[in-house]
Amino acid sequence: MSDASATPMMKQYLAIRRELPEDVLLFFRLGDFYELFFEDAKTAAPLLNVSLTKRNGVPMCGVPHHASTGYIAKLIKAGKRVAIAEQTSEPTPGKIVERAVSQILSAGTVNDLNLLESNRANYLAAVFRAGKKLGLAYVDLTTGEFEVAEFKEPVDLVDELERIQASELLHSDEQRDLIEALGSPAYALGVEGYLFLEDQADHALTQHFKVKSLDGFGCQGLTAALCAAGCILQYLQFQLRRNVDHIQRLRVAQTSDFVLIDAASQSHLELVTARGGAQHTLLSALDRTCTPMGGRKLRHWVLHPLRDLDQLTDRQDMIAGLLAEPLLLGQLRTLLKEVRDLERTSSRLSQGSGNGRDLLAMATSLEVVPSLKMAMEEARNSGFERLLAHLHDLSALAAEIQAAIVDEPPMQIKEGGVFRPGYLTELDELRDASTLGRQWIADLQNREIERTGIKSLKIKYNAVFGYFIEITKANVGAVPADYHRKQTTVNGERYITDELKRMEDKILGSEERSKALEYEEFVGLRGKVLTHLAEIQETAGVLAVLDSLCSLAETARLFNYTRPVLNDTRHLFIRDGRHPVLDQNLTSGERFVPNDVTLEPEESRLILITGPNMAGKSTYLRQTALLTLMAQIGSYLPVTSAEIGLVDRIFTRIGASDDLARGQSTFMVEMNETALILNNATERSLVILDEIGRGTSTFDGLSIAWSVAEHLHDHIGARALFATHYHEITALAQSRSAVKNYNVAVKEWNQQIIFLRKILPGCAEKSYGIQVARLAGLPENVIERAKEVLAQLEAGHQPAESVTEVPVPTSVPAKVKKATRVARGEDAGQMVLFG
Ligand SMILES: Nc1ncnc2c1ncn2[C@@H]1O[C@H](COP(=O)(O)OP(=O)(O)OP(=O)(O)O)[C@@H](O)[C@H]1O
Repeated sequence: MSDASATPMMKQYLAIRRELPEDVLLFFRLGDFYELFFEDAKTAAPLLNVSLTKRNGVPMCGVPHHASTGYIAKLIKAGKRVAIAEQTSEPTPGKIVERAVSQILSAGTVNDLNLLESNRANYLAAVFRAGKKLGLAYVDLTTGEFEVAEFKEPVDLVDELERIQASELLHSDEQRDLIEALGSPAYALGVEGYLFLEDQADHALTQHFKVKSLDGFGCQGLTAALCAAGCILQYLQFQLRRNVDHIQRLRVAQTSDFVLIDAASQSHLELVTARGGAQHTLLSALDRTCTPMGGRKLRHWVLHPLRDLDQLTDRQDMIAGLLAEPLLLGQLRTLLKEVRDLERTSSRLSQGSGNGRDLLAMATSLEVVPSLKMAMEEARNSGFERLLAHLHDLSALAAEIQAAIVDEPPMQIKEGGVFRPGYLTELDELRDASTLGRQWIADLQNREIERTGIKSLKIKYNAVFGYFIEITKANVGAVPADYHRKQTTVNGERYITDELKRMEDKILGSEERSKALEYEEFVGLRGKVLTHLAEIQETAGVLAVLDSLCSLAETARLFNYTRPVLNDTRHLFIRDGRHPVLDQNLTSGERFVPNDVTLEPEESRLILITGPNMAGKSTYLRQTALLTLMAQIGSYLPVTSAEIGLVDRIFTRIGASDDLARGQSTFMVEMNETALILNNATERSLVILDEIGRGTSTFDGLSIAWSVAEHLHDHIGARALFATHYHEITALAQSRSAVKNYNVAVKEWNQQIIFLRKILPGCAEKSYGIQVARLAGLPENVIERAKEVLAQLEAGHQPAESVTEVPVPTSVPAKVKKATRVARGEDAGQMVLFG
């Protein structure tokens, strides 16, 4: 549509639309609706499941303003960005209402609780390459957390991205190759390269944090990361028009502080996502947090295990303190349950999108703090002192909010009804005026019924005419002379009187004034609350940590966990270890069989585990990795005792991975993961290898597995567990001092196997693959034939033809029976002898 032929409203629409990036869908406010036009309407209508219509040839669709959140959520979930153009002036006759984009919403920047998962952070990230460095910055706009990090290798950046699981990833249009090297994630979004310019980024960041240089944040020399951070800030402020005042700090993420867990291992170990559903993750086994903030913090801990002994000992000490006082633990958890999402409510308020409910949620949370503080002060837990120092008593502020805001405030902040009666004299007077006015109108109705004798006379109100007197057709004749007719309807006539109009002005005037006054008051109270933003954020941070610690303590209490000894040795001793997730998910009657692990540098740094399929090898490997990881988040363990020399990285190579979808073969994925391990593991790492070399020919596979095991033992010296079906490899234990063989015990009974789930020294004698295949339901004739082939192979012969008579199942259809007979030569009347 050309602007010249467009209506003034459409001209305004086109002007606003032109200023927006093409992919953004514009929600254009028209009265009580948000309308979308042209291509936006065509894209959005099917996603929103609303009808696409046409007005003057222009495709359009719309959603009611009051229900817009749900619709916007649908679009964001579908990966779209949405711009909201609001009316910015009051409607006046003959003049077009002004409109402007108030904000743009995207997956990485939503702040509506309906769109967010409460137990995980929602990150907007940006990546940038400067020289040989790869910079990453990410912000959680809902909490104000803002971090940067730098990497040398794309693979390390991929691991970190996997860990933070950003919803939106910005990159420079000029660095498409970088995003390709990261696997072109679906949530990536190219933006103009100038947003990443070094000078501009530096300017944006120093201005925002009101500092001369960013060195104070520990950012010296992190050019690539700062360019990414600068892009994020400018993208938020200028492209999405968001308020970023609550982002008060920039932190350099020290990846060397954490145990590195590559993307594949994060998924193999099912830390926060699992194929079988959320209840099978390590996080769900540990998560007994009471607040959304605690939930997010614990998730962060699980994905960022620590390498620092002191920090871990601190966490362990605090858990010990909680376990020593179970009543206190219970009390703290009860109090924490009262705490709401302080981080997200405060950031919504500071971005101007919060309402009365947010203030109330904040007050409810802050009110709990004094009791929590008191309980913590009384505890004998020495570790609490540092937490207490950052827990602020803001109960006076909470009381002020409680005294002001009604118990169930409305969603809107401009429609009144937010403040309690008695809070503000002027507001009470205005409200009284409007209540009295309404009473006056009710009285007037009675008076007029009496005066006119029309029993059905009613005084009504609508937004177009205001108050009016409605008279049915039959009674129109009895209407007094001072009634002025305003409108004729199907059923009768509508009138006004001078007296009614005068009162209407008073009522409506006082309602308008009271709404305006309430809004003004709300903004004032919000401003006051926000002057305490830093204290609120700090308090929220402490509550998150306390909640996570309580969650770990509660889990330890419920499942009888033990405190592991942590140190800087290269030991990994576990007595009676249980798989933390399986242990909690067993159905009644099942029992998890505990197992030991002995790994140390001199005599047992590489453990080879053989044993039948299904015996429990994988479980044992994962369990060892998970217990180590749990120890390094400070948790107690499902063991009778454990000593864990802290690891720097945990590598796993387990089963087929999702990369198959990206077109890589099983074998290729397996080899990529193995290469990553051999190239990066150190003597402080823990390596878990489950069946290397399966996806290729037996001899190739065996040779690769063999040399990988040798390399791990001879050159890397990491603590390693290696499960394999290649029994030949167990010979390594004879030539290598620190290789030890273990097997998973089974009992053979009546040609069946019974799994004992116990890990014992020595190597397995057989694979029992055929017995397991029978358990899986392979047809009996196939099983019998497999046994024959196996016997011949083991004797060093080529498998000969079958000697067994193949029974024909009675239930097979005639056609199949015939085919079987033909195969056996029966139809030809011959007796076929095999072998
Ligand atoms: N210690 C244990 N106690 C109780 N049940 C266990 C134990 N270890 C394993 N299991 C159960 O046994 C099943 C098989 O275990 P797992 O997958 O570890 O076997 P596997 O030896 O790795 O088999 P494969 O060689 O076929 O991959 C699992 O479903 C698990 O629930």
